[in-house]
Amino acid sequence: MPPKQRKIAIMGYRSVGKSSLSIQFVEGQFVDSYDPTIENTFTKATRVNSQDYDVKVVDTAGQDEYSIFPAQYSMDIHGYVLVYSITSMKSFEVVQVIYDKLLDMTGKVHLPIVLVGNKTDLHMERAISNEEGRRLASGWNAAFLETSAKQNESVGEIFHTLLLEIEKANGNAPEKSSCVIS
Ligand SMILES: Nc1nc2c(ncn2[C@@H]2O[C@H](COP(=O)(O)OP(=O)(O)OP(=O)(O)O)[C@@H](O)[C@H]2O)c(=O)[nH]1
Repeated sequence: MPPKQRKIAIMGYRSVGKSSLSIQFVEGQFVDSYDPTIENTFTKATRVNSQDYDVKVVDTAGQDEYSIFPAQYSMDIHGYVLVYSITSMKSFEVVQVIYDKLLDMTGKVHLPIVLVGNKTDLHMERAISNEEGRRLASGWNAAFLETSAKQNESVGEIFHTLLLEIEKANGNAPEKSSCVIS
């Protein structure tokens, strides 16, 4: 089967780790420096459930609640990674504003989304519990993961989960594991 082309946008408040997650996924490294992003696009070939994908990851500029939602992110994007930092209540609030704007701009009621709580290595500074993140995602009918770009924890899973969410939204249900009737 030829690879499927997928374009994914990664969005969230400033400094939550959007670039670090993108770079960790694409290049397998963590660069401990902070360079605010305007916009970057990364590409990576990956494979999920025996299907090859060419993934374009659009790493967007950090948003806050007052930012005007860039219209181009409501078009030709297959799915979204919405990131907050588990150390920042502000970033958790901003991700909810971004979600509302996203539904508004796309005019859709459901979008393939993975909500990501990043920076789990900073557990002493945790401000958002795992449960709070999970509850927010489940209200959106979205997938949820906690990650550390620094420790490369669950980073690949973000993109693999989102590719599966996109398949689901396209009506391709994941293969069921054989069930045992007892
Ligand atoms: N401890 C820790 N630091 C992280 C992690 N991910 C990112 N950082 C740090 O957080 C800062 C911001 O990371 P970026 O990846 O530039 O964040 P961003 O969301 O792309 O920022 P903007 O481009 O401003 O929107 C940098 O100093 C990173 O090194 C993580 O998982 N753990």
